Amino acid sequence: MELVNRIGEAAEAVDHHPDVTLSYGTVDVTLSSHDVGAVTIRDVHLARAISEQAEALGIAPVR
Ligand SMILES: C[C@H](O)[C@H](O)[C@H]1CNC2=NC(N)=NC(=O)C2=N1
Repeated sequence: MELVNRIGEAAEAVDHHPDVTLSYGTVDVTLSSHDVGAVTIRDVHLARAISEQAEALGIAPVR
């Protein structure tokens, strides 16, 4: 749950929002830039920030 909180903070900080699915034991994050209907550098930057937060929390990536 802490990771979800940090994802929200990161998204608000850059005004760019992922789709987040919170399940038991996993958090699934999907990123795309809705305004252009594609993946942009904004998505890449936010994805990197989210991965850094997950790593800081000792949460391993699933894929
Ligand atoms: C007005 C505000 O900046 C826009 O609506 C932002 C908000 N967050 C966003 N998040 C995502 N994923 N795509 C967008 O195009 C987008 N646009």
